[in-house]
Amino acid sequence: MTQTQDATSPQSCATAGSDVAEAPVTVHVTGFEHFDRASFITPWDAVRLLPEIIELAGSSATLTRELLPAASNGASAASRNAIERLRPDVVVHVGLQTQKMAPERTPRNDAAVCISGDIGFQASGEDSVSGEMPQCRAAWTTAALAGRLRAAGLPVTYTAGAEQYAEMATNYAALDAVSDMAEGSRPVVGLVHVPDQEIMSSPTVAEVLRAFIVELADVVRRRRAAVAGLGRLSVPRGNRALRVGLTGGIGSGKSTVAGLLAARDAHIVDADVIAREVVEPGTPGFDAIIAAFGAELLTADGALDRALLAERVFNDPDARGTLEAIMLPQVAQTAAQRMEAAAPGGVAVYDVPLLVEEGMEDLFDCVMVVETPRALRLARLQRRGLTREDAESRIASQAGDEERRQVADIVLLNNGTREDLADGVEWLWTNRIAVN
Ligand SMILES: CC(C)(COP(=O)(O)OP(=O)(O)OC[C@H]1O[C@@H](n2cnc3c(N)ncnc32)[C@H](O)[C@@H]1O)[C@@H](O)C(=O)NCCC(=O)NCCS
Ligand SMILES: Nc1ncnc2c1ncn2[C@@H]1O[C@H](COP(=O)(O)OP(=O)(O)OP(=O)(O)O)[C@@H](O)[C@H]1O
Repeated sequence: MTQTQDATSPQSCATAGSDVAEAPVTVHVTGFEHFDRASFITPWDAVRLLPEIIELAGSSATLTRELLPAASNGASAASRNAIERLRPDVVVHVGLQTQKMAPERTPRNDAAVCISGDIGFQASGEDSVSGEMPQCRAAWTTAALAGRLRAAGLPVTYTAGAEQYAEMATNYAALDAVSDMAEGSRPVVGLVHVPDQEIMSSPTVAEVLRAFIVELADVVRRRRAAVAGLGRLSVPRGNRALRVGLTGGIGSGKSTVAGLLAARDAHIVDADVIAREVVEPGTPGFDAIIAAFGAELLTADGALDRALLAERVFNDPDARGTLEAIMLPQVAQTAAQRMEAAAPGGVAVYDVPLLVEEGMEDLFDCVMVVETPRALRLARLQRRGLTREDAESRIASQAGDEERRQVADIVLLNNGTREDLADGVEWLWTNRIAVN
C-alpha cells in the first residue's frame, strides 16, 4: 500500500520552528575598488547603496560590506580573512563584468549571476589568476537564481560564468576558505558580475543585488530548517509560487505523481523533457554531444541515437560526466525559467531525477521523494522495454534511497496500486501542499 510520510513533525516543533525560521541571516558583501580606469566603479557604488538590513519573509538579513583591492592577491586575502573573521551565512562578491566569460560551474555551494550589459573591458596583468579552474559541474543554483531574478523583472542574464581575473581569484579564495570549514557551517557563496554604470545605473544594480541576497538568504533558511529537522516547508516564502522538487530513482513513479499534481493545477516542469529538447538536431547541445562522442551516435535520419548513448554513458562514469557537463547547465537554465513562470500563490513542481546528485535540495520550499522497492522498479523498467542489465546500470548510476531520504521533506512510498498512489498524493496535497 502507499504511505505518505513527513520527514519531520512540524506540529511537535512549532516553537523551535518559528525560532529557526525567524533567525536573521548574516550576509557579507564585497565590491572592488577602481581598476586601472577610474570610471569602472559600479560594483562598490551599488554595494554602498544596499540597506544594512534586508527584509525577508518573516525574517531579515543583516549586511556587512567591504571594499576589496583590485589586485588579485590582496582581494583573495581580504576575502578569506573576512570569511574566517565574520563567519557569515552568505558571502556575495560583486565584480565588474568583462567581455570574456567562461564557465563558472563549481560543485560547491556557490551561485553566480551576471547583470546584462557588455562593456568590453578586460582586466590584465596582476588581475589574472593562474592555476586550474575548480572542478566543473552543472550550475543549477546559478541558473535557478538568475531565472528567479528575471521572473521578478530584473535585468539579469544567466551566464556560464567569468574569466579568470581578480574577481575570480576572490571567489575561488572564498570557495577555498569555505571548503576548509566543516560541512554545515559553510557560508553560501555568490558571485555577481555587474556592468559599468554607463550601461546600468547603480540603484538598478543594487536592486538586483538585493533580490539575489534574498534568494541566497532563503537557501540558508531552508538549509537550517532541514538540518533542524523541521522541514523546508516551515520557512515562510512570501508572495511567490511554492517551489517543489520532486525526485526519486528511475522508475519510482515521479512522472505519475507529477501527473496527479498537474490534475490539481500544479505547474509541472519535467527535466527529462527538457533534456530531450536541448539535444534536438541543430541545437548547440546536439553539436556538443556529437563533437564529444563522435558521429557514430547519429541515427540514419540524423537524430541522436539515444539507446547507443545510454549504453555508453550508463556503463562508463567518465562518459556520463562528459554528457552531464554538456547537458545539465542547459537543462537547468530552461527549467529555472519555466519554474518561475508559475503564478504567485501557485505550486511549481520540478520533476527531476538528479536532485540529490546535483545538490539542488535547498533551492526548493519542499523536496518530495517518491520511493519504490527496487524489485518493483526493475519490473516496471523491464515492462518499458529496458533489459534487466540496462535497468540495473541506470539504478547504479543514481543516488540510493537512503541518500534521497536524507534530503526529503516528504517521502511518498509507491509500493501499492495506482489508486493507492493517487490517494497518497491527494492526502499530501490537502495536508501539506495546499495549506502552505
Ligand atoms: C542517456 C540518454 C540519452 C538516454 O535517453 P533515454 O531516452 O533512454 O532516457 P531518458 O532521457 O528518458 O531518461 C530516463 C531516466 O534515465 C535516468 N537518467 C537519465 N540521465 C541520467 C544520468 N545522467 N544519471 C543517472 N540517471 C539518468 C533518469 O532516471 C531518467 O528519468 C538520456 O537519459 C540523457 O540525455 N541523459 C543525460 C541528461 C541527464 O542527465 N538527464 C537527467 C535529467 S536532467
Ligand atoms: N503504483 C503503481 N502501480 C503500477 N504501475 C505504476 C505505479 N506507479 C507507477 N507505475 C508505472 O511505472 C512506470 C514508471 O513510472 P513513472 O514513469 O511515473 O516513473 P518515473 O520515476 O517518472 O520514471 P523515470 O525515472 O524513468 O522518468 C510507468 O509505466 C508507470 O505507469
